Amino acid sequence: MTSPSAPGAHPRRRVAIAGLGAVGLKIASVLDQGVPGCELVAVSAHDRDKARERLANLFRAVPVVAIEELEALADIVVECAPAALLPAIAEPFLRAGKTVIVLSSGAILSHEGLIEIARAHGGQIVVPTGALLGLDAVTAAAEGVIRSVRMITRKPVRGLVGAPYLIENNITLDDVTEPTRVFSGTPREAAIGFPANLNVAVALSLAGIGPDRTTLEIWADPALTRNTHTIEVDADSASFSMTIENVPSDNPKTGRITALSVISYLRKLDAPLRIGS
Ligand SMILES: NC(=O)C1=CN([C@@H]2O[C@H](COP(=O)(O)OP(=O)(O)OC[C@H]3O[C@@H](n4cnc5c(N)ncnc54)[C@H](OP(=O)(O)O)[C@@H]3O)[C@@H](O)[C@H]2O)C=CC1
Ligand SMILES: O=C([O-])CC(=O)C(=O)O
Repeated sequence: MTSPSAPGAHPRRRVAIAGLGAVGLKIASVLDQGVPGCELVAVSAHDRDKARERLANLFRAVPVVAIEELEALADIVVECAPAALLPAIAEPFLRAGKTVIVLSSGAILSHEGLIEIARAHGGQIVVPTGALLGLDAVTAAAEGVIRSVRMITRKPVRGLVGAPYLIENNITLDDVTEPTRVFSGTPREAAIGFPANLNVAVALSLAGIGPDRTTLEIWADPALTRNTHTIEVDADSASFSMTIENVPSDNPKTGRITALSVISYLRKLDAPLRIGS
């Protein structure tokens, strides 16, 4: 069910946000200001009182509810919560044939059954470009033959602290004074070792040649203030390399552009002129 709309217009999509941190709060604020065709209807957060305070300045009051209450209220959910919550957030929407926009894209690899649920029930998992760039070019190249995809991520030390891979391998970054490679492997391995830091690598791998053939390096660079991702693609249609330097949001692990990527996706849903695939 969607809300009524003007004659000739698309039905309004009821949007829920699961997780009200750096990404969720920005999306809530922009939806509240108005995105044509979309209506913010519910939000979920760990600390609901804190969430109500954070939403106090919205023009339209929005209920703060438990994750399991979201599906009954919305047509689309934006998952922007800790990765472990992905199945609890996504599954009810997918079983109802609805859309889930996934920011914790690394968690898809350990919950691939969600794709089957989406297929069986007519739902859709959307992985936005998020903090990366160029996924339109990578998916286009994947229609032909991609020979290789390589990603090099450089992060300020504070963008990496707490990653399980660093803890398990006793890698301390406190004394790092020059760029240091801390990981070389695949997005599948990084999704486990860096669950809050490398969603972009998994998104890239899903767009291109998969989480086992894509290669990834992670560098800690004490001189950097921005999370910086470079992708290099060699395909039979084109070769390209691109770099993005992300201005951090309130969460130093998360670039500001992440939330904007979701907003641009929502804006495109009903746009009479749609740019980019
Ligand atoms: N795909 C991409 O390009 C990118 C993906 N990400 C990923 O997006 C996700 C969100 O990032 P970000 O906004 O920076 O994260 P934050 O840590 O800033 O926010 C996470 C939010 O999830 C909430 N949360 C925690 N537990 C629950 C629960 N049980 N029910 C409902 N909400 C809960 C927290 O609530 P509370 O505030 O009450 O504790 C918090 O508001 C992360 O997984 C991150 O790794 C980030 C950047 C780029
Ligand atoms: O990949 C992520 O999850 C976050 C990230 O690197 C960024 O915001 O630049």
